[in-house]
Amino acid sequence: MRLVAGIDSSTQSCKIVIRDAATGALVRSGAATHPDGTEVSPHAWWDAFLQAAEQAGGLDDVAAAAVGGQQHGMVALDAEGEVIRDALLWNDTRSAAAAEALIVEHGGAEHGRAAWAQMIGSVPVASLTVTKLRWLADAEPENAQRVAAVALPHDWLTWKISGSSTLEDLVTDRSEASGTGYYDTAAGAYRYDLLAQALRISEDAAARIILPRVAGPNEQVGTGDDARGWGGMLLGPGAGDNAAASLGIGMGTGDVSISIGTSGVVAAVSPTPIQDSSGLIAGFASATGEYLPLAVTLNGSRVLDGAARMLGVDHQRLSELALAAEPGAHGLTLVPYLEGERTPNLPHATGSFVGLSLDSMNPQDVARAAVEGLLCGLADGLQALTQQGVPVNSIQLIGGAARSAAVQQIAPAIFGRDVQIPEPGEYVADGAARQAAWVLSGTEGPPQWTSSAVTAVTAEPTPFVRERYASRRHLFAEQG
Ligand SMILES: Nc1ncnc2c1ncn2[C@@H]1O[C@H](COP(=O)(O)OP(=O)(O)O)[C@@H](O)[C@H]1O
Ligand SMILES: O=C(CO)[C@@H](O)[C@H](O)COP(=O)(O)O
Repeated sequence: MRLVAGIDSSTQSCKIVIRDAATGALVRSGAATHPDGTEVSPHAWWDAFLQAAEQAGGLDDVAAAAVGGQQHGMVALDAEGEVIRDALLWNDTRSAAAAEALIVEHGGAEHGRAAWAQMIGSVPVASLTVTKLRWLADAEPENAQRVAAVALPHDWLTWKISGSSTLEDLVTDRSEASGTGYYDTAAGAYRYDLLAQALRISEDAAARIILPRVAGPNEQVGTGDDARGWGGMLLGPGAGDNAAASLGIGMGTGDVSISIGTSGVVAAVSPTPIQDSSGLIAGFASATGEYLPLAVTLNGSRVLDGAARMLGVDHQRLSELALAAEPGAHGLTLVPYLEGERTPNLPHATGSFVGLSLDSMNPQDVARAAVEGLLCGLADGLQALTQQGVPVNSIQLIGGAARSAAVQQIAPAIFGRDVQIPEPGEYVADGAARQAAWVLSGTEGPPQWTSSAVTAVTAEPTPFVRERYASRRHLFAEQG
């Protein structure tokens, strides 16, 4: 049996699955947590990776591996390959003003949005790497001047696993490059002019900055570090976590995934590029040569983490409380912008409870409002996706908070359509493992592994909950 490893270096943790390359059967797994915060040392990801690999029984007998990772995080490297400063993660909103400035510099707010959508497939928001580089240039010019290469979390981890310290060996894939903000997703080429704009340097100087080479979807990009005993392990290009998840659950055209991890992500596979100048849909690429338009909220699973903490209960009890309440929570709405928000783009917003009354001021309705508020935000993302003409034939619910029975049962009521629940699993790591098996096989398409069992959940639609949410989602205070 030949083994492949899939690694998910996500916001909150590193997870590793080791699977049989031929059948996809799970053989071993491991996990380790990442530090909290939106600014994290990449070395912490490396430590968590080593810990997770050890827990998974090591990688010595693994024939191929690939890494899926949280998207967009800025890993700035100096000429020696050292990390210049802690990485700013996708959910760090300090570059919100930089995002606005980058847009306005292309002919004003409205024209600028259309220009960016046309140039790269997305409108910059604080999550995108390009805005973090502008922030670096303005806030830490001495660090900006030392930048010799820019990687993303998964690119950097793949490079570390290879044992290389040569910047030219950095490799990425289309799905990750498409989330940087300096990659033309439709044309498949870096835009050094946009990198120059972000860093306020000349195009010649920008062209000297090393960006990871964009490898093909099943290209072998290197081998593991020989010094660690991983020399016989082929490395795949890896992918952004959402693209890896789409490969993990085997999405095709018409399939939509709604992932509720730290971020809430509504994603679909599209054969053609999407360029949404409203900015609600990011026009990223998939891990298989297609496109992966998606809507991303900053407030996913942590809405429920926070609600459980507030009520002094665990997730099981939070779910029971939410399911014990009536739909609509006696008029209570949670506007869930707890960490600011990205879709809609409200980086300085805070959350709010709207409609509190003596009828609703109880744990059941608070729990219900938390689940409904989270899902209404995602339903808005789903609507934005369909407005771009993306077909929606089926919806699969994945990510940590998809384990919640309340989320599973209330989601079809809020979305107004059935949802499919695959068995709980690590679908980002699975997608990375499937890519590794694809690299190993050298076949044209990824291996056909047996899909996990899927449960369909149906519910009576509750459109009044979404309508009330829509009439209240502007009712929040700004931070500070
Ligand atoms: N049963 C559950 N109900 C609600 N939330 C859950 C449950 N199990 C895990 N979570 C939440 O899911 C999140 C982790 O999910 P994950 O998809 O691994 O996130 P990420 O990929 O962003 O690191 C955590 O916030 C965790 O509290
Ligand atoms: O920013 C995005 C996608 O654009 C996020 O989806 C990140 O990729 C983080 O993902 P999770 O850690 O929440 O899975």
